[in-house]
Amino acid sequence: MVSSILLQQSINCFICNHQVLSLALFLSRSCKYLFINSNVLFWLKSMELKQLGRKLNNGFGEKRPNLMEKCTSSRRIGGIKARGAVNAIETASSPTAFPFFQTESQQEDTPASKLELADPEFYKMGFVRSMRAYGVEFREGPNGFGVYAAKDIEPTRRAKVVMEIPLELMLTISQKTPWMFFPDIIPVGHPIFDIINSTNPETDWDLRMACLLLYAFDHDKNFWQLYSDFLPSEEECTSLLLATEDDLKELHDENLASTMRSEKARALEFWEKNWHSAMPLKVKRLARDPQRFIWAVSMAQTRHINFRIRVGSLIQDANMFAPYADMLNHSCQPNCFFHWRFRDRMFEVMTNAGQRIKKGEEMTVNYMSGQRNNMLMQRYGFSSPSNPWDVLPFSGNAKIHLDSFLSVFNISGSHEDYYLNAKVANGGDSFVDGAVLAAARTLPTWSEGDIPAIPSIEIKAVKALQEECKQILGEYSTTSKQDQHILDSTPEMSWTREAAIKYRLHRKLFVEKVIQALDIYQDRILF
Ligand SMILES: C[S@@+](CC[C@H](N)C(=O)[O-])C[C@H]1O[C@@H](n2cnc3c(N)ncnc32)[C@H](O)[C@@H]1O
Repeated sequence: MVSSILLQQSINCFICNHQVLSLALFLSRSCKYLFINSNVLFWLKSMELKQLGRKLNNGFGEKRPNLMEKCTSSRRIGGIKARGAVNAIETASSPTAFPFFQTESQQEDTPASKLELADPEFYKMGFVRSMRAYGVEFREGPNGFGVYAAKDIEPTRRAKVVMEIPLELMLTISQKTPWMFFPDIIPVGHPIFDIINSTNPETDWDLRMACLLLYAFDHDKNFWQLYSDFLPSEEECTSLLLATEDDLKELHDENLASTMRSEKARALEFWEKNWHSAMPLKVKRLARDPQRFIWAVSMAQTRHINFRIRVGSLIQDANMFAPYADMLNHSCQPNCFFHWRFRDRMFEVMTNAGQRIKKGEEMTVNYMSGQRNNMLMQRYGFSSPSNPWDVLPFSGNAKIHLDSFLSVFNISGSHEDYYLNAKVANGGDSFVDGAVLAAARTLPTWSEGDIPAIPSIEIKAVKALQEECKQILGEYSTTSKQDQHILDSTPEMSWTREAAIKYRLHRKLFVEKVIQALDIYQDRILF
């Protein structure tokens, strides 16, 4: 419960719907810290609580120009969207269970303290509805919003809760029929239910989630009417559903481009089928144009979480939007994970047990374990140059000795969970990153009991594999340097265009890293 709190000028008291939350929020106009149970909840730097003078959406699901504009400009803060630092992956980050990695989301070098804090309104609207965040803060970084440690988090034996989001704030639909909604906001007989009901249970989760989201924006006093101000707008979302044909060409990956074209056509077809002129206004106003619907589908694709929850005696596999938790960016070496707390129906974000997180470090979760960049791009519109699951299509007969390669780079673990053995590597090897782990998985290798590698044969194999890598690079019409130059010299590029160019750049950086790793391998097996 709330303990002692500082009171200077203003007192705000909020009584929350059925949670009957009686919370005295005492705020000084200049207060910097808000203490609850001695935990620093939020650092509201120079916080000034503004009146809730915002004009709420008229319920028609349209963008609210003022707030959206504010959000647009604040999501893109001058200078922060650094484009030149995608190579900075070798920069050591603070010690974690994976000391050699910087999170993909933190590849760009801006320290968290330089990133703009989210508007106080963002905290307040959740806080009064029982959302809690402990020792973390939301900032606008190079990849949009992200969550950052507001203080050092010491390693503990048990996972630690850093966010609690009550079920009432989430939007969820069961993954299978009969469709169940938690909270149950869609009234029986509403035509949006029939539209949801017409979807294919196996494949159309994103269309259902888009309908639910649009409905929530239109639903009187729904929290998502407020939260929508902090969602990326059409221009800010990296989803390739929102990419132009020219953006798709920049991927230099025809398979991915054509997948995205059909995904977009599928969403369009759904909108045309259900948003025709004979539909009642209460449906039409949810997405007056196809672009609005495609934006909602892209929100579903980039922000939804697949999760098993338990409500009463019901165990439900659900597709859900979890506000605040959806601001966590992705990393293949995440420091956080999600958990459902049945007792009081809370969705929790927890830090890994034993994980040290330094103040300012980004908090991340793993969106998709074991997936290549093309899958991350397809769903989320971003890629990583050090994705440990990327794959190269080697087709020749050359193979290198697996154990020798692993030991040269001090890689331990089984194929599925390779990691840099920092103890053996004497504190760390800044060359070894996710791309080297991917190389260990994707390079053709041989292994026969205790038979050791013969250096001269290995070197021949290394040369052949490097040759194949160079052929892969040669198939691109641009080099990595040229891609980097394009990114650096076009600061006003759209987010989708930037994501597309980064995707092909990341592919090349990966291939180049494999070539370098093979160079190092051949040097080290000789000596
Ligand atoms: C669930 S949202 C995370 C919050 C988001 N950054 C925002 O501003 O609202 C997922 C989106 O964040 C961005 N993102 C997440 N992780 C990323 C990463 N590792 N690198 C680049 N972009 C990332 C992508 O645009 C992705 O579609």
